[in-house]
Amino acid sequence: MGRVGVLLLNLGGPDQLEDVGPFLFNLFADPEIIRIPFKWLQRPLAWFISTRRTKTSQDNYRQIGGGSPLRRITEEQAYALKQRLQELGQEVETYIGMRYWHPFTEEAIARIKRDRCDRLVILPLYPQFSISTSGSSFRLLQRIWLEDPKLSQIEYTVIPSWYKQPAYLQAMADLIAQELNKLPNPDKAHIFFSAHGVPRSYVEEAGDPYQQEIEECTSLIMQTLNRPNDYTLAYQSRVGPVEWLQPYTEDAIQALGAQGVEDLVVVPISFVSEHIETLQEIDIEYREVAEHAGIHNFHRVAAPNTHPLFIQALSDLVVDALKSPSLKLSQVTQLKKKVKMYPQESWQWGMTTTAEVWNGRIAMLGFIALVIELITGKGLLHFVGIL
Ligand SMILES: C=CC1=C(C)c2cc3[nH]c(cc4nc(cc5[nH]c(cc1n2)c(C)c5CCC(=O)O)C(CCC(=O)O)=C4C)c(C)c3C=C
Ligand SMILES: [Fe+2]
Repeated sequence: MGRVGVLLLNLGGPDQLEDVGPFLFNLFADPEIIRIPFKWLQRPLAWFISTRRTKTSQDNYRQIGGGSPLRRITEEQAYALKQRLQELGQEVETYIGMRYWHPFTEEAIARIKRDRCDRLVILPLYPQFSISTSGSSFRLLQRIWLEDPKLSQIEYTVIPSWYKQPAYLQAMADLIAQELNKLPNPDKAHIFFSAHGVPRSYVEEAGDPYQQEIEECTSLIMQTLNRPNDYTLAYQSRVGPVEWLQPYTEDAIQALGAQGVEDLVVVPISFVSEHIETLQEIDIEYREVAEHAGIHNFHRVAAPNTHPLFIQALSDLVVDALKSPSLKLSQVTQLKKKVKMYPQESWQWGMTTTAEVWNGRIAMLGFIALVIELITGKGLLHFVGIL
């Protein structure tokens, strides 16, 4: 079989507070994260948003020890996966390719080339597919492959999403059961799945299958858990002014409080490692929301991290991928049906919803310019030195 590599893809996170600004810039400079139709505007906008967000984001990272644990946990997962595959008689080297921070995907590919891998399994550490996560990493890899003819010598296969993988579902069910079993009355607890949100337009305009995969995954986990508890699915981590998938986690917690729910068991559903959105957003911010809503028993299920069943899930995925016909990066978008991955290449002229949103934004900028001129007596052209 030759040398086999497994490339684990993830988002990446700042290792220390000084990394937060550049990390955010990389994130917002990605057209799969901020889908704007004009390529030239992407980097100035990324600079503007990241500069404005850095302080708030740094404050949040400070609350979890000054940086993201994502790199450390992903390295532990990569090591555990290598060991597990070795036990099964399958020698592999594992590589970590982060999208927005070290070790970058480009660094992983350089190592894969240096090690002369003959076969490669590309495995995103996101159970469900979204244009903004796995989609973005696949798009980057497609570009890297196009630019480097030597890479065509590597026989690779992609795993687009894997939220139905049985050992993953068992790992999630086991983690939830562990938390429920700590409660005096486990059946009374309300199980609250909190998924990372995406803007609604991703699903409704760009055809992102993310919401459907999250919903199906949630119900498969509940079937695997096989307990009588009530459950809710909501979406967290909204950024910016546009509408994201609903219900929002904050609103859903308040609604449950108003209904008299006393025990809440929160399950992070789109992440496989602890990171800022579990450790800060759920454990600190949503706990406070719950407390105000009268829910005093707030529990959070751990992310899979290196749970043995989860590592088994990853190794089963790799073993199956090596046995199956290979799936190429270019085939993923076809497989995920009508997904429009490239906003700047798929802009449609006419009165589409996207055009309406952009008309609104441009009108708002014009209005702000008018107010500035009324207050200062000088127009925008004065400020940029043209007049
Ligand atoms: C499935 C998981 C994720 C989806 C979907 C996703 C979409 C998405 N995220 C943002 C904006 C931000 N994400 C940030 C950090 C972050 N997001 C994910 C996962 C998903 N994002 C991870 C694993 C991380 C890293 C966390 C860490 O520990 O460092 C951040 C930075 C943190 C902050 O300032 O809040 C932002 C911003 C958008 C806009 C988006 C969909 C379009
Ligand atoms: Fe995110």
